Amino acid sequence: MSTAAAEHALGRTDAEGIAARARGLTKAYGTGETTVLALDSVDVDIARGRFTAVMGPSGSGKSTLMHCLAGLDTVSAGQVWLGDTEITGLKERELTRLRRDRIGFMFQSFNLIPTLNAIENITLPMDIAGKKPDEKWLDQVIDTLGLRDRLKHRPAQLSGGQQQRVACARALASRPELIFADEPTGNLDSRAGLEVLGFLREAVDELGQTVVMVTHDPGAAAHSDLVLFLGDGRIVDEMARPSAEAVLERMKQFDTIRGTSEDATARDQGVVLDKGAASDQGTASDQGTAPDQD
Ligand SMILES: Nc1ncnc2c1ncn2[C@@H]1O[C@H](COP(=O)(O)OP(=O)(O)OP(=O)(O)O)[C@@H](O)[C@H]1O
Repeated sequence: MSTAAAEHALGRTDAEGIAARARGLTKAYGTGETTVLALDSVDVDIARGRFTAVMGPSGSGKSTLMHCLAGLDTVSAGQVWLGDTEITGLKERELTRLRRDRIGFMFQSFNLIPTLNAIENITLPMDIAGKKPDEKWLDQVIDTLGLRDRLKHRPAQLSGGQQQRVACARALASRPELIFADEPTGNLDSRAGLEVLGFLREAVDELGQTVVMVTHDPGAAAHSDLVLFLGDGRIVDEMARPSAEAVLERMKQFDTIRGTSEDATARDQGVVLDKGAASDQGTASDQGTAPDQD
């Protein structure tokens, strides 16, 4: 299924308002009988200046989608654009430059260099690229993230939340077209996690950045403008202006479907499921969709 935004933009060559786009994006791992279809002909548009969250059950293709959109992984079929640039088909060297110059990354493990202080970590990608930071922009990023009095500290002298703020500043420093954040709050306690989500929100609202965040946490997704739900390598739903409760409810439907299909498979195979265990996991039996009620 394509997203509403994707349908709206289909056929347009003008990428105004679209930070990244995929059409028919397909990614298979392995060959022959062991092939896993991680992404199955995905059409998606990532709106510029918006905060998009990607959710879905484990193995639904969230990381693969992010990696393919960011040019970190090759695609099996389909096309991906960053702005007006089609990245599918670019050579590795061109991809490396494109990622360095136009994309910011934040990961669950902050990936800071322990021997460098905060400001050195923040400007490292630009130093490697031989680029001079835009000082005015950098100042704005540092102040927005509240890092002014931490710039000379090394990662080990910072809390987890402060380290992730440094990672956030590093992602923002070159004013990239798009920031990809993979579970950016996964290693943080809830207070520090909330802080980082607040900063990502500010990066979008006040600095005009575009953020795509993969998360398992409905509370984190609630900070976004739009949640894309992946199921079995396809975008199966989307939710604008999400609340944590609504996202949680939508995620529960995946459990229901999974539980129902597990029940069906078990029934086909003449297996009696342990209903106690199933209801512990919030699957079909406590949703009123156990096989004997079908
Ligand atoms: N390098 C790989 N080789 C083989 N299979 C892979 C590889 N990477 C991912 N997969 C498979 O592709 C599918 C999608 O994986 P992906 O990591 O994108 O899912 P995800 O939604 O990010 O999962 P999670 O929430 O558990 O991180 C899974 O079935 C996974 O096992």
